[in-house]
Order: sequence, then C-alpha cells, then structure tokens
Amino acid sequence: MTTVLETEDLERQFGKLMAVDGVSVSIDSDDVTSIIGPNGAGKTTFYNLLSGRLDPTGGSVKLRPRDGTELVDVTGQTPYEINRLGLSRAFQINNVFEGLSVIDNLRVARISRTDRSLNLSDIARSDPELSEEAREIIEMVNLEGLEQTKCANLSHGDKRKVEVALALGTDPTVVLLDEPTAGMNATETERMVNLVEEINEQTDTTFVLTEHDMEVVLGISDRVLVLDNGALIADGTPDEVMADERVREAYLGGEL
Ligand SMILES: Nc1ncnc2c1ncn2[C@@H]1O[C@H](COP(=O)(O)OP(=O)(O)OP(=O)(O)O)[C@@H](O)[C@H]1O
Repeated sequence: MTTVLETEDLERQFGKLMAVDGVSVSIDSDDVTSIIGPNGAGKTTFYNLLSGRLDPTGGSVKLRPRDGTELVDVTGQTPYEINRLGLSRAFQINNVFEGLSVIDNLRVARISRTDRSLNLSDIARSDPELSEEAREIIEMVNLEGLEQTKCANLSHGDKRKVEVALALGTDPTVVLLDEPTAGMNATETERMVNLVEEINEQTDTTFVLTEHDMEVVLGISDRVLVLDNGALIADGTPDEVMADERVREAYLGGEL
C-alpha cells in the first residue's frame, strides 16, 4: 500500500461560500478511487485544487512524484509543475488534436516528457523512440489498428481512449478522470471501466475519477469519497458508502 496523493484540511473559499471545506484524504496506489456528490458539492473545485488550476485558501496537497518515494508538497504550484511531477488530468485539460492521427497525438504527448521543443520535426514519423513509446501506450488502451486514423474520424468511445492515452503519455503517478464514461453507450462504458481497472492494476498509474453514473461508480471503485457542501461526509468501499445514512440523505435525497 502506497500513498500517491494526500490532502490535509484542504480548503477553498469563494467569497462566503466554502466550496471545499477542510478535506483530508490519502489516496492509495492499489485503489481506483471515485469522488461523488450532488451538483455543487465541490468535486470540480477539489480537482482544480489537486491539479493546481486553483490555489487553496487553506490546507495542503502532497503528491508522490514519478521518480520519488516520498510525498512532496505541491500546494500552490502551477498545473505545469504539478503535471511534470506526476499528476495528469484527462478530459478537461487534455484535448485530442482532431486533425492528427492517433499516433501523432501520442507522439506530441511524449514530447512533453522530453526537453525537446515542440516542433513538427519532433513528431516526424521517422523518430523511432517517440514512435515506440507512442505505440506502447496505444497498445495499453487497446487502440491497436487505429494508429493512423485521424482523431476526428474516431467513435466517441475511442476518442476518449485517446484522451486517457494522452494523460498516460506523461508517465503520471496519478490520473484524474472527469466523468470518463459521459456520453458513452453501454458497450463503450464497459470497455472504459475494464480499461481503467486493468491499467490501475497493471501499471504504476493510479486513477481517481468523478462520475455521475452510480452503476459505473459501484462497478469500478475500490473506494468512494463523498463530498457534500464541500465537506467529506463519507469515505469507504462502495458498499460501506451506499449503506451510509448521511450519504443516502445528502446524495440522492434518500433514493439510493
Ligand atoms: N469560480 C467560482 N466562483 C464562485 N463560486 C464558485 C466558483 N467555482 C465554483 N463555485 C461554487 O462552488 C461550489 C462547488 O462547485 P463545484 O463546481 O466544485 O461543484 P461540483 O461538485 O463539481 O458540481 P457539478 O457536479 O454540478 O459539476 C458551487 O456552489 C459553485 O457555485
């Protein structure tokens, strides 16, 4: 069991509103962790604090860096610095380049891990190192055979796989996923759930996700964190959290 991400009394105030209210959690590398809560509970703000898009008004965020064994304090660092250290966010920051093929998108993501500047010669097809790394990630997300397809021509489910692949392209210790199955049909949803579980298990990457679809949350999560009015009101296995009276009341007005 390894802690990859930790918050202590994390807080973000907007005027009088406490959008994230003293949240302390440790995320374990073995778990797929989901963050749920009603609309306005503070999930997006919490993600923005973790990824550096917002500065906290109190508390701290610590991250296990890609090549390190100790957690480092990343409170107040920029999204770029936090990403370089090992936290990657998919779906809101990363955008697939629609006009590029799957493999060229991945080559671009890999360049961000090198000290090379981003120019067209860097994504030239003759660069064997970038191509090999890009192919490994394409294989990891089961997109073999679609390497040369322009992203604009992919199905919705496959495009989202490219987004996961781009997040993985920076060799992250933690990937934050925003609603990974939004807009997917049942088959695509099942594939995405399996993909996240497999990668979480087989690699050093740990997934944390927000998700509105409760079936997905219950199916995918080892651990569920519940926010309500900015506060952490429950933290446990899906069964524990669903049995929690406070969660039933707060989250779905007792309908769970
Ligand atoms: N930049 C901001 N300025 C003022 N208030 C904000 C700002 N961002 C968020 N809020 C408020 O903070 C609270 C938490 O919002 P947040 O978007 O984090 O919730 P959420 O759980 O992600 O909601 P949803 O599920 O609807 O996306 C809400 O009351 C929201 O109106």
